[in-house]
Amino acid sequence: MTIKENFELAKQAYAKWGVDVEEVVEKLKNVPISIHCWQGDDVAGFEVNQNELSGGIDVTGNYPGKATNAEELRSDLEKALSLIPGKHRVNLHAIYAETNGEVVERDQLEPKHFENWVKWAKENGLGLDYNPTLFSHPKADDGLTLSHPNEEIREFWINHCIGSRKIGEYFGRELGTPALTNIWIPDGYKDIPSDRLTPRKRLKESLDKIFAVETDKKYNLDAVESKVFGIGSESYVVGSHEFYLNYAMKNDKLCLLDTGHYHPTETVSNKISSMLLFSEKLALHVSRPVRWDSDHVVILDDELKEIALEIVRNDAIDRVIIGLDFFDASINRVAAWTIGTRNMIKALLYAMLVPNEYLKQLQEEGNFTERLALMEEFKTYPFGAIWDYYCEKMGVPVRESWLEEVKAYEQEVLLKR
Ligand SMILES: C[C@H](O)[C@H](O)[C@@H](O)C(=O)CO
Ligand SMILES: [Mn+2]
Repeated sequence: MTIKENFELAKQAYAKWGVDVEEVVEKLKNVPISIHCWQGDDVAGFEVNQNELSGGIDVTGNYPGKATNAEELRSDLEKALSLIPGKHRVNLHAIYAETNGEVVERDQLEPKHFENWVKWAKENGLGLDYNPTLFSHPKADDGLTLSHPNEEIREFWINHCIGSRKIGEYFGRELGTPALTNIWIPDGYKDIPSDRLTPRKRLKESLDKIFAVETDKKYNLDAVESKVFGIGSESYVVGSHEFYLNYAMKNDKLCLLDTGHYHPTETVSNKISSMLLFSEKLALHVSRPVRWDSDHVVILDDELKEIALEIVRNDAIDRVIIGLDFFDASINRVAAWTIGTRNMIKALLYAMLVPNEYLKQLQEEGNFTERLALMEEFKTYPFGAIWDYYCEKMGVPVRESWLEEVKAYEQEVLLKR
């Protein structure tokens, strides 16, 4: 049977439940995923003065072929994008600026240092998102930035964040799609603090200064990302979930929920509906924590499907900005992007193929037997046939055939670095 024949049969199975598969496929095409550039070089960046990765995050593995400059990184991203169905976005960090060999401090970065990225994004029909980098820097060596007791250090990072929002605004203006500029800081303490309030007070004041500078919402959207702990900040993180939830609500900013930034049994899927009742938009970093915020490549597990279901069944595709955040240096990095991003899209397709309205109705009626029975049966509906058809229609490799292309790219490009 051909992919099309398989698709036609599967289409009938879903049609019985009122799911219009053709409509689903059209809808899926328009859901952008923000692909994080930092999987391609193990979060190293290309600053002239290289600093070791810090901030309580870690990348393990030494698979050959990582990108060593922005051109290589763009070429690797292009390869991955050619294997992923749909039109997407690329998420940059400040450490990916191109300064022509000149040392430019982070608080001095300007749009001109990202001109190559913008040109490339235009050529490839991509949107860009952005993050100030408040780690891997001598001024963040003690694990404190925007909440630092030293005013000079705080000012440095405040200016970096203000400049970053202008870079985000530049991306949005140039590319005709608003950039999400997301602030994540590592600030926290290894051991039990004697004062939890003062650092949070300082973080609040720093954020107020950062956001006092206006940017145009048409081009730049501001987000703040919380965390429960990091390496070296096991006992206390200044920018906790409660801190940013309240800050964002009060100041009309987006909360960014990273799926690796909560207690192990706490799920982001269960937070989405609550957030959507109170905010117009919400942002995600979809990652995969394994025992800690390990940033493993995203797989098609139950939580990923549940996140997608929450977005789809709550009609929030335009309200949830989906970004990825993982970095695995133990496998081919182009494959890592391809696997993780294809899985995110697969999860959305899976969620769109569920008769969500009918299942909601069953719950309202108290018919929990049928709700459970159908939810389980839909797990083995011929979803793979629709996915294969979608890949073929979008002109990307079907099933695992993309792996051959990655292997060839590894031989021809990555291993020659
Ligand atoms: C590179 C980091 O992962 C990223 O900036 C941040 O989003 C994070 O999740 C830190 O744990
Ligand atoms: Mn994150």
